[in-house]
Amino acid sequence: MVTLAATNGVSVEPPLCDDGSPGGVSTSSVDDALVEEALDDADLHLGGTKPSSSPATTTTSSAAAAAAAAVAGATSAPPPAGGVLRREVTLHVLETVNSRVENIGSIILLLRKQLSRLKDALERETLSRVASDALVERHSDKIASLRRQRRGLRQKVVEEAARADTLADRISTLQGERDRLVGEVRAAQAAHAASAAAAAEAAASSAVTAASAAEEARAEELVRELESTKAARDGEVATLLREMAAVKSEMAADSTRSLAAATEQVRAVTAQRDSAVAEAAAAAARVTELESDSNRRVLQLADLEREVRTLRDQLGSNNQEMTLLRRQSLDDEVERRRLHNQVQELKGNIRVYCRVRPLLLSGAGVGDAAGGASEGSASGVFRYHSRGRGIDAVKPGDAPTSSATGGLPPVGKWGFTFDRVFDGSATQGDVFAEVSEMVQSALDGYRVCIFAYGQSGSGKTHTMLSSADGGELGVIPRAVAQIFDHTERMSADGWQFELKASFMEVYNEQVRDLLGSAEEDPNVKYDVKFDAATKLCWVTNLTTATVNSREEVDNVISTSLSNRSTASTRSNERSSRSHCVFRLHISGSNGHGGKVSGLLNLIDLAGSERVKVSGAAGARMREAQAINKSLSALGDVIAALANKDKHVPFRNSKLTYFLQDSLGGDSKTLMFVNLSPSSAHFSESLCSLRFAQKVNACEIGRANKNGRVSLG
Ligand SMILES: Nc1ncnc2c1ncn2[C@@H]1O[C@H](COP(=O)(O)OP(=O)(O)OP(=O)(O)O)[C@@H](O)[C@H]1O
Repeated sequence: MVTLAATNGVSVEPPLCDDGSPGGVSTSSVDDALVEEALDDADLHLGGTKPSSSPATTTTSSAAAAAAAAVAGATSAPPPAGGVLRREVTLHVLETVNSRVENIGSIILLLRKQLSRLKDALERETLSRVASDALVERHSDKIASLRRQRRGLRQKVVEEAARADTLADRISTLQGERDRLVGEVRAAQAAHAASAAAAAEAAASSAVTAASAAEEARAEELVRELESTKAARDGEVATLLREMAAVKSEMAADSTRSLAAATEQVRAVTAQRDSAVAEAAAAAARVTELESDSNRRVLQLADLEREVRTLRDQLGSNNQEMTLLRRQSLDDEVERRRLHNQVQELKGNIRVYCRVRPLLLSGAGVGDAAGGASEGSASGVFRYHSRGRGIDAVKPGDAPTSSATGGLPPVGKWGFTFDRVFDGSATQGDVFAEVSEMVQSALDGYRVCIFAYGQSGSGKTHTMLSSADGGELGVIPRAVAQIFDHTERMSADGWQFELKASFMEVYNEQVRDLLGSAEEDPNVKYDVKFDAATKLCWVTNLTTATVNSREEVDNVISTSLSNRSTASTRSNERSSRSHCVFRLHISGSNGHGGKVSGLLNLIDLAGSERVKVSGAAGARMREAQAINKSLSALGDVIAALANKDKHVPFRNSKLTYFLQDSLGGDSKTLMFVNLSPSSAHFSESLCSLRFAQKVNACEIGRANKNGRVSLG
């Protein structure tokens, strides 16, 4: 709270505004009262009409009235007495003028003090506004407006100061005038003294009277002049007071407005601050919540990290175990392959399986080459023994002495032993179970050749590919399935395999690409080549397809079969007239230096037939001759191998030349000899059995694995 010191020494507390700031208007009111009081005093001293309760002023007024009465009385008194009175009146007037001048001086002082207070108030206002400015500094527009107002007020103060200066100047002029009047009065006194002396000395009353009258007139003129000056001063003072009141009122209004605006701004700022504080509190709460959440998560993370470490440790030990197991698995695999190969070698590197198909119902697609009788009427020419390894071919005679000959007496019996003999009841699955070992050998890196030999209609295609309706899958699709099963299993141990398939046929001693276009380009030559370095056979221009799935292999097979040459013969309406060779190159690596490269040949040979028996003629006869020639070449090759001849006539046919990499010493060979159970085909069957026996007698040599396995 600001305390203002009034001129009378009493402390005056200015009233407070709404916001508690000091009220500049009230301070001014106090000053106004003081000025009024001073002016009243001046009026009284100047003989104004304003009533006053001050005893001093009453006294002064009474004295003035007495003086006036004395003056009035002096006019009728004798000249010497009237001159004294006039002098007294004149002196009193002069004193009054002095007093008035002094009062005006005190008024000026008061005005100056008031101005000084106004300046102080303005300073305080300025300070208050500076404080407001700090609060509302973000409201620059308003601040600028306040600053403009402050500049206006300052300007007004300057103007008021100039006005005060003007008043001071006028006062100074009045003082000059007063001095001049005092001088005149003194002169008049001197003159009066002189005239009194003259009157005393000369006693010329008329001259004294005239001089007194002139002095009186002069005094009255001075009084009028002073009154006029006073009236003018009064008007000026009133004007000044009005202006000051207007300025004060304007300043008060400005101050009120500014304070109201500042208050409003303070409220707005306070509201903003409160809102910001609320937001900060909410943010702090959120931060606290987030911190607690973060702490919770940190704990969770720590738990998870511990868990991860545990799992990693576990994984590390599992990996070690896995490595050991993998190493062991590879060792086991190596051992398995070694044992498997040992077994295969013990069984022989060339094996012959004999398969007798069942009797076919009439109309099943195979006619009776012997003379049109159905197969059912002359079946049962084979007897099986030696626990699935022996077969006797019994030629039916005229006397019904043996059930094995279907009631006909045997006129001859030939016994054969093979690695396996399947009678007509054996299923495709039974047969493949005995074949899968050979397929496994190919996966283990050996060259494997599996072919089906037999007369036309004996079941070679059935055995190698499928039944006529495709429902019973034979060796080729089952071998493919086994290979993909194996490669998928081995991929778990890091093995990657690449399989490349080709499908070709040898028809009339010509190689044809079954995977190529059905419309053959006669200019494309398919020549069988032998690579001495790899000891592999290959055919120029032959299509080789990389297969990644069973489906792709199925496509290869179905495309090839649709291109395969088929023609109807009397022996087999769906007779295959060509040697059909499906070859699969198997390459595998395990990324640790372990590699394996195997070769699997699956061959469906063309049906052998005796031309005289089959009744082939023309083109069919030439086909049969070509087939028989190549089969004979195959027999010769096998015989040469069996005899360990230095020269093996592989080149005698395209078939043997191509199969030399699978019939040589480094390969494993399995031959199916397919037989028809029909007595009508007995002679053909016997021929096939004899051929198979020759093959079975071959010791082709110890097979070598074309691959190696290591843990890298
Ligand atoms: N084990 C079997 N079980 C049932 N049917 C068979 C069996 N073997 C062959 N057949 C049927 O005998 C018929 C002749 O078989 P397949 O065509 O396989 O003889 P092939 O020896 O291939 O004849 P070709 O040499 O003339 O081609 C077909 O109808 C076939 O389905």
